[in-house]
Amino acid sequence: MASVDVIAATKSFGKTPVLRGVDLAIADGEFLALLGPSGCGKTTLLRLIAGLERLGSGEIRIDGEVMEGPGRFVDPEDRHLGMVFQSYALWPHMSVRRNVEFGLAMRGVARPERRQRVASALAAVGLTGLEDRRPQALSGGQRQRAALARCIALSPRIILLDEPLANLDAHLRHAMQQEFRRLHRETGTTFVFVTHDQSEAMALADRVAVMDKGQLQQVGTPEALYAEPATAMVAAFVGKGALLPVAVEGRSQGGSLSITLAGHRIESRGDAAPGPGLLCLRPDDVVIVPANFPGSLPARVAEVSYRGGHYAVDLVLPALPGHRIEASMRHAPQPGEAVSLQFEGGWVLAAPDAVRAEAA
Ligand SMILES: Nc1ncnc2c1ncn2[C@@H]1O[C@H](COP(=O)(O)OP(=O)(O)OP(=O)(O)O)[C@@H](O)[C@H]1O
Repeated sequence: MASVDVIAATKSFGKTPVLRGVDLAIADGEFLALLGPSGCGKTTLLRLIAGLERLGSGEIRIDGEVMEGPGRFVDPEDRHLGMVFQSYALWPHMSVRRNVEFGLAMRGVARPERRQRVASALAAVGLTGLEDRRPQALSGGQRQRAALARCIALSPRIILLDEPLANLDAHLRHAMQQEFRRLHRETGTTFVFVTHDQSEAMALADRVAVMDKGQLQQVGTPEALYAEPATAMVAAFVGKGALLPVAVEGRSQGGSLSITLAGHRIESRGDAAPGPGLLCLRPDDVVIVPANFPGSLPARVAEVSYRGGHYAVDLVLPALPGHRIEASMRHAPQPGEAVSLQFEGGWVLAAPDAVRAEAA
């Protein structure tokens, strides 16, 4: 187990900046997901922690000890980290047992201890009995388990996982997510897990670090990211929130924010000064009421899709052309139906500069 500190890290490939000053503190024993769209720099940050890339500037510490910084670089093999990749990277000509044993043999671990550590790593991932199979004779999920067993057999102090479930189908992904949680609980090892799938990050991690264009947008618990997104990017990327332009009037005595949405006054929560703002609405913040219900905002049902137990209802607001809101309902309304909306919750952000300029 170990902590990781990334301090003011920058990295460029040629003239292209890929990390633009990243500060991230990962606690000992934490399960942290690095989440962001393709190309935002997640893998690069993971490879920097592993020592597989060199920093442009900044510092990386593991358990307080500088791994890379001005005048210092600790080789990857001396960092005692484990890595698991999307591609599994198993040796095709070796059995599962040999694949898991190989790293231990390279480290000079004696044969009896090797055998015992291989057996317990394979048992931990549920592969006991498949020791003699070659990787080609395993399913995708079993291959990923073998790669994980190879990693944990080495007892690394941190496990770095780069989209390890990306090649699996939805059902297997879900089962493996539960395996990762269990292994994390049982080993107490620090896990850093890269993914571009927000639902995976939310399901797995203690905290999620959201990246965009080489910068961290927000680091927090899944609940905090969902309920109180710090930026419009986080609001849109995590939980697919609708973002609507509002005017922030001010804070009421009870602490809520008074805002105006398309001329309709509502109370919400948020972190925005008076002026133009953005209201982030999740499906569970939206209540559909009959058309023209007093104190509600007119809307029209655009599309309805069944999601198992409830309907996802896509709504358009005549007063705000170009914007859509999703609500969740137990009974399906008719597409085209006129309804009205009330809001329970939501989160208000200061509008980004571009929206402010438009509103001015
Ligand atoms: N070795 C390299 N040489 C040049 N450019 C690179 C190299 N590795 C990564 N990049 C570029 O750096 C940027 C960040 O890449 P990175 O792999 O870190 O992103 P990512 O967020 O992990 O994306 P993905 O989810 O698609 O894997 C991308 O634009 C990528 O093309």
